[in-house]
Amino acid sequence: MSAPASPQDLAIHTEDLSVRFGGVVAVDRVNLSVARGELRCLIGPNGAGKSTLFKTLTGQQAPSAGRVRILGREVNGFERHEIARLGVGVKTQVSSVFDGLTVDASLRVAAGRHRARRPVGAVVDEVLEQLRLGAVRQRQLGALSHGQRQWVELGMVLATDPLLVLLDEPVAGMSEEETARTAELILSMRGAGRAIVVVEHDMRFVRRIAERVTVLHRGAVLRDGAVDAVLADPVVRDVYLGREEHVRA
Ligand SMILES: Nc1ncnc2c1ncn2[C@@H]1O[C@H](COP(=O)(O)OP(=O)(O)OP(=O)(O)O)[C@@H](O)[C@H]1O
Repeated sequence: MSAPASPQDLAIHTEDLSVRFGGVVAVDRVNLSVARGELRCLIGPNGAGKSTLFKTLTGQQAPSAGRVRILGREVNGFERHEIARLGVGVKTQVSSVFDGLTVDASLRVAAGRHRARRPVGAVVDEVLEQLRLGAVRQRQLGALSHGQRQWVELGMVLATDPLLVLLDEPVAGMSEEETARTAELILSMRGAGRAIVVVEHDMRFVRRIAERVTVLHRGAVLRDGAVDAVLADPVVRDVYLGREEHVRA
């Protein structure tokens, strides 16, 4: 067996990470390790702490206690842009203020932050091909369908060539067909040691993309392991009780 990875070799490493809001413990002593190159899904019922944990990774939420290491760097107290600069890509909802920008212009802005400073035009061409969005290249963001807009936002992440990608509910509001396409896209974003972490409610989607999942419950890690074993676990099924259709195959 190979030796366990040191925190230095991991994409994400948290130690006893906690976030409290007054009396509410939203994240409770979470120890999370995600290897470089790994695709990990974070799941859990409503209020489990997924969004709060996610925000501690992106720099939107400071921990109350514990440590967060990203790509080998201790990032406690880092702002979002400082975390982004380490090579972290976070898919955000692009504000409607940018509705007048074309797909091409949006991707150019993102490609200007490419990690290896590759020529912007070449990066944009590659991303458009990977996303199969060539046909809407000159269209304005405001004229895109919901799915297309989400894919452009994924493209803006990809255009920076991140080492770690963080995605919060990437298929929210998508049709079955759009969800399937998004699964393909996310799988195609792997490679070159790039880790991807996805917070998601849609279990069909999780089953499509995940190998390993971490289940949060009441702020703490309930289970962590291979997707099939974890979703078949009676304790995991229990916490989804009443919402079992989400867990069923
Ligand atoms: N800014 C805040 N102030 C006070 N309490 C908060 C805040 N943000 C989250 N919480 C509480 O922390 C707990 C975890 O919430 P969080 O949104 O992280 O869960 P979640 O797993 O993402 O839930 P959902 O799936 O519904 O989005 C909940 O009890 C929530 O009410």
